[in-house]
Amino acid sequence: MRATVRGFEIYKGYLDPEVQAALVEDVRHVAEAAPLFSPEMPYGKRMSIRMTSAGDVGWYADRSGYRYAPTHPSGAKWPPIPESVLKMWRDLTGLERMPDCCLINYYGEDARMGMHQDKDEANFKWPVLSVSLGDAGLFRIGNTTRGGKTESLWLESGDVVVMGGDARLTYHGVDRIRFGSSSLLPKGGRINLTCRVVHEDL
Ligand SMILES: O=C(O)CCC(=O)C(=O)O
Ligand SMILES: [Fe+2]
Repeated sequence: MRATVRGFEIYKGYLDPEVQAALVEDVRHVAEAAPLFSPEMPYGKRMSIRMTSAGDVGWYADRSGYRYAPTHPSGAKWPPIPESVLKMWRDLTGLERMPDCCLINYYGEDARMGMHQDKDEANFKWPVLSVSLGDAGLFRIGNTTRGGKTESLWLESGDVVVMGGDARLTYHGVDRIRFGSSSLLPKGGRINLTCRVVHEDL
């Protein structure tokens, strides 16, 4: 079922439980090769989420700013984006261009993500695809400029969101996690995957 909220396409319950479990296994393998870490923000505070990436580049932050980095902080290359994730990208976006990065965010009990735009990519014509696994997260959607009225909805395990078109630069964030609301992850918490085309189209 697809709903559109402020230009974001929300596919509630897109992934059935078996596919969700297989994706968690794929994420586990990525995190074995490229362990989760909490980036330090440019103003010095650490993010409350833990993250890693798959793909040619991974999203990274430190005191000097936000960027896509060619290697994990360990110096190792990021693992490839799992085929299961690429299939979802193909099915939902219909694009031939594959994403360069699949950012993996892990939200523990007290993790949140402030309102932001995803704008470290070269060309905003490409959508960002977001997949939620595990505990529900309260997702807030704002406007294309900071501030103003917002709308919130719970993203649950198996929900997929396509952030593209006129909504590609819409502010969004995650206010809180309903910890323990899903049994997908044995230790609880929420995983969110976002697929991004980072580099300019050749
Ligand atoms: O966790 C989410 O649902 C959103 C994640 C997000 O906005 C991001 O990683 O840029
Ligand atoms: Fe985002």
